[in-house]
Amino acid sequence: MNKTEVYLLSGFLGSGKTTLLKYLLQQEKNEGRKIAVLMNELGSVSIDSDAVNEDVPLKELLDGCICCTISDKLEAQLQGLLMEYSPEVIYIEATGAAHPVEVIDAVVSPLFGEKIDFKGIITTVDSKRWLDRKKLSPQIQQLLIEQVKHANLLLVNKTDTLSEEEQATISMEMTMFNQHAFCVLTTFSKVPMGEVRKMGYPKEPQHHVQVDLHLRTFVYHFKRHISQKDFESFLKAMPDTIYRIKGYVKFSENNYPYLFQYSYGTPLYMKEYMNMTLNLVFIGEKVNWNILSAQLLEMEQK
Ligand SMILES: Nc1nc2c(ncn2[C@@H]2O[C@H](COP(=O)(O)OP(=O)(O)OP(=O)(O)O)[C@@H](O)[C@H]2O)c(=O)[nH]1
Repeated sequence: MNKTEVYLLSGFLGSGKTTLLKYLLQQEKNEGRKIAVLMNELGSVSIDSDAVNEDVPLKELLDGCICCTISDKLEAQLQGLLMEYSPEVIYIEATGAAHPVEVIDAVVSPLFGEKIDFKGIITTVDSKRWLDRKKLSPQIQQLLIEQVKHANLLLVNKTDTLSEEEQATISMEMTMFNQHAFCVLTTFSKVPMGEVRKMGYPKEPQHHVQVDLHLRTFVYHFKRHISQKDFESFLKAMPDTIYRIKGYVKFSENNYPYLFQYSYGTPLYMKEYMNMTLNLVFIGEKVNWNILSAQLLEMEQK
């Protein structure tokens, strides 16, 4: 069975995410692909769901943004969409106030390993707002930068509001903040579909890279149980640029694995009552994944 492609649409409030979603849905329809949409809005009345036609399966996550409260709910919604509709592609529109790490965290679940092909983050940037960003609060400025930095495809949108000189300036700035994403200047979020199809979220570290600077997900698959003490020592010693870990680990003394969650320094173990595939998903940047992987392997071979 083919994996379902998943794209995340990110970008600040009003930057053109819904406009992009509508455009993408039209393009997908023209190609005859089976699509589904997940949306979340701040507040419990959805405004943007009118953007999606009735024949497209839509799940909405209300009451808060993906990152803060409902990452588990998103996981369940995704699971539901996959089981009920088996779509070829799912678009997720994240709230404009979400940080990319939090959003990725919600999508990469050890449960989806075989079912989902996470293609990456498309970030829309309101070009005028970007150029005037110094007027915004430091927190919002930082969020805008983070959204640009972690994109896999960057749409510098609303370029109809810019002079040619401003367009050149913003293109240069985008490259400065993010060298690995392809950057397209757009009006009304009209991105060439070829660029969308080309996307692929980097999952595995490159072997020749010593320290990997990009934000990545890395999946380790345990073949057997490990010692809890060793695992805890590993957690204490690992780099603090690992922001999230989630997945299943099995300890020598137990029959069943634990669901393990780690978020900004805090580990959480939840007992499972059945056997699960022992996948552990890491999200981090500036990490030498080869060393990390070797340490996990050593734990297993003890
Ligand atoms: N002039 C101009 N307006 C645009 C462009 N793209 C989008 N807009 C308008 O900008 C407004 C915001 O666009 P949306 O697509 O709703 O933005 P959003 O990111 O979904 O906004 P939130 O739902 O608040 O996060 C709408 O009125 C769009 O019609 C563009 O390229 N140029």
